[in-house]
Amino acid sequence: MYIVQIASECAPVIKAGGLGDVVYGLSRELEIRGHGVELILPKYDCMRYDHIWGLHEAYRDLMVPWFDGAIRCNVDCGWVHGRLCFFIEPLSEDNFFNRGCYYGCLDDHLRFAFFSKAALEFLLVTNKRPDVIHCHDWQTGLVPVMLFEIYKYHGMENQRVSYTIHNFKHQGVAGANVLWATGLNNEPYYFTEDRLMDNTHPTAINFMKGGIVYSNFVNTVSPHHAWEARFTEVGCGLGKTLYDHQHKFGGVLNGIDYEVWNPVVDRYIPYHYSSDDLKSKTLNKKALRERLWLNHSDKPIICYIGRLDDQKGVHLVHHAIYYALHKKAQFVLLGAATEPGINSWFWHEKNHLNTNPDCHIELGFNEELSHLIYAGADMIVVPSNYEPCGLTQMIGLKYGTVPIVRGVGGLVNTVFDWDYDENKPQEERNGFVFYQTDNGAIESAIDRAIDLWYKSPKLFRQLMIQGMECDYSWNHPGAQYVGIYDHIRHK
Ligand SMILES: Nc1ncnc2c1ncn2[C@@H]1O[C@H](COP(=O)(O)OP(=O)(O)O[C@H]2O[C@H](CO)[C@@H](O)[C@H](O)[C@H]2O)[C@@H](O)[C@H]1O
Repeated sequence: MYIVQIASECAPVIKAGGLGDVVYGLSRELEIRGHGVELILPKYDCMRYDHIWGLHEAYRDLMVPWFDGAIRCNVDCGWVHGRLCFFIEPLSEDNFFNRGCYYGCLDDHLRFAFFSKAALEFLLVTNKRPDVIHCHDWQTGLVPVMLFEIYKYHGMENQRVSYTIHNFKHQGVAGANVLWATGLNNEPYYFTEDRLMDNTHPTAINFMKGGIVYSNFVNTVSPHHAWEARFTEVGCGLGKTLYDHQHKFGGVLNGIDYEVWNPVVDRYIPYHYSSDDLKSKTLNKKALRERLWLNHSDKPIICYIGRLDDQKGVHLVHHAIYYALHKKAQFVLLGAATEPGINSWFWHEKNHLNTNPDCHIELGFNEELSHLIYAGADMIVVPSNYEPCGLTQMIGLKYGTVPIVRGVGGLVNTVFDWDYDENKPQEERNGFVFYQTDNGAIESAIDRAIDLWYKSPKLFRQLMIQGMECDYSWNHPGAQYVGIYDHIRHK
């Protein structure tokens, strides 16, 4: 099959979070399975150009219709760790992708509506006719809308779209001007409940809803979150739309790329190790302490790696820091906040704890450091309010870093409580799970983890090894996506 992924991120060249990992890892897995894969991405000024090999001009003067005129674009092409990527560069005063950031601009809806339109225009004029176009999240929700309302009539009638939702919180809710910009000019036609009209704000359109309504198949990134999205408030107003389209909606658990996230081959950690040889994990722990100026002691290290926002349960992350220190553990946090209030809160904590030899708070995005933390820590906390899949607990497992998680979304499908899981035998359990959102809940899970670490090191080691032996590679999800592509192609 010939598959084109259209996305706003692809790790490691463009990565704000888990979306980037998934776009890269899935593409690689599809290629291993013998399929042809190409990616279309925005050409951001701030992306990691050092991860692109052979960047060159692929197409000049792509004229992309936009409002009453057109925006001229160049398309560059290069390989990101073996994946063939096309980067769209609009040449207009809007400066859509020269903002020094990936997201967070007031006109994000226009930036990504334009990108979606440009990606389709590029496929059209270059005569690329993929069997399946795979889009991700709200940024590319308009791709299937434009494909089936416009491009289908220009020679793209055989393309099918698979749409993956990584986060229901951000849906791309915008005004009617986006319709005029993208050539979807018929306002009354699109402003209906069964098309693009936002379920909560009837005067706005919703990109993600468009993705759900128009795609041939829609999924979120774990089976449990697929259920939550339909039946609880985490669907953020799209539950009804998902219900109406339930025949083409499901959950596919993400994988992680074991070429990138694997202590046996990881190129960012000083000492490689596997479940047969955990001694070198201790050397990484030492290296982590040296790097972050932490005390060398016999304490366990608990870490948190991830975006600092409401989704991730920042109050519990914050509480976990102080509770861990109180329980004779060390704590390492690596995270970035986009919300100013959360950002200044954690800067305050960083300053406050700056001289504490058992704690390090690193605020910012640092891919290389994240690898060393996964390898050097003993436990990782993931106390999310909601979590569509969650990659950090799966990476933690692979590195023998025992996850302590809240039982929501994909965390339910991947972490099984050492003491209490009723559905898994002891030898298949791999972490600690709590359910409530109060401090007491995370405290009791941390207590159990730290107790096991101090009092029963052999059992803790067994728990680590059981986690390392879980298979959360792309192998299984890769097969599921190929099944989905096959299904929509032959419909
Ligand atoms: N400051 C930092 N420095 C370096 N690396 C950092 C970092 N902050 C985060 N990362 C890395 O970014 C990734 C985050 O993965 P998550 O599963 O937490 O994704 P996120 O919530 O962004 O995305 C959404 O999409 C993913 C993919 O589908 C879902 O798993 C998830 O539930 C959903 O919320 C990990 O690789 C992590 O190591």
